[in-house]
Amino acid sequence: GETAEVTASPEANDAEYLSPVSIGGQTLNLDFDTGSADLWVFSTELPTSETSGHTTFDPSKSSTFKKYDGATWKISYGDGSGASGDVGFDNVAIGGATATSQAVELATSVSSQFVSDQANDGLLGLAFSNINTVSPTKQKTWFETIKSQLENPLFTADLEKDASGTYDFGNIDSSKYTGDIHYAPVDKSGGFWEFNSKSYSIGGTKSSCTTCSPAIADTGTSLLLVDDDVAKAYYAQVDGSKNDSTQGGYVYPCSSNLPDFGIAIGDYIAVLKGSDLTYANVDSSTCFGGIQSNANSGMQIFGDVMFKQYFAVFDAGNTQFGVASK
Ligand SMILES: N[C@H]1[C@H](O)[C@@H](Sc2ccccc2)[C@@H]2OC[C@H]1O2
Repeated sequence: GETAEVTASPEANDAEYLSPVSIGGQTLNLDFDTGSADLWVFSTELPTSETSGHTTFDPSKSSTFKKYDGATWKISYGDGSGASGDVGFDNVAIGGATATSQAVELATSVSSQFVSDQANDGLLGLAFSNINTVSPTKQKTWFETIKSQLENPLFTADLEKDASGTYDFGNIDSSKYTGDIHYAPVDKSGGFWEFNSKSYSIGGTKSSCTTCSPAIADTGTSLLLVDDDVAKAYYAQVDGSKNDSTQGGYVYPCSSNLPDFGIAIGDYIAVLKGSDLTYANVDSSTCFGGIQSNANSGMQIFGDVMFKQYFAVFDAGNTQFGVASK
């Protein structure tokens, strides 16, 4: 069975991580997203006014590309961005592992967030294919296409703060973590790597919250979006903090001390160090928190703020998600 490893490089503020992917011999930098299941790329079918700074996939230059006549796709993301287009098949290689005849979704339209994010040439979904948006027939993710060729049906994420990390497919590299991997069972019926998260801790004080929303592991989300009452309880412990709608969330004086925050991954509490819970500066003295409210959307979203502190295992063979210290 095969294994593959690819670099995950951060953009400014660790807002997203990009990895090189070869499609029909053309290399694009894609945002690996465990929160969605479409592999879509900037393409030569987009208006050139929208592709400045991006690498575009040109199907006419790939000898292995096959059009999927009549198929279309259209996706909307949690942050209000979106994209749409048509579909083909091509050979898609990541870290030396090639999925042949992989569905590749070509963008003919993208929202402004993508146009301006010039480092991002598209997304590679790693959630479950039941939420793929291709119509009339849903298509498999790259991982699901190649899974049977892998040594083990799993992949791992090791994202780093302001530094390159890695995604591994098919194996768990024991040099990338310490101690045990703590697993939670995953409910994949909604298409996400979703697990229960019914407690938390703030500054070492544990609280159970039987009514807390389930959580998803989402490498495509920068922050940690928790239920509104949990976010409120956290920032009640941060001097000078306030929920500032003009900034889009909780801000505080950068000099304030942030308590540690423990998140439940099933029955395991993963403690995130307070010193790593500031996301960015708003100005020279005001900071924007890595923990923000999910506005009671009914789902908690554990994004890169968690992945930077914990090694993560996405185990499709056992339908479980695990974290380990690193
Ligand atoms: N799963 C995530 C996805 O990867 C991104 S899509 C994206 C949008 C603009 C710029 C870069 C990526 C979006 O934010 C949260 C959720 O939706």
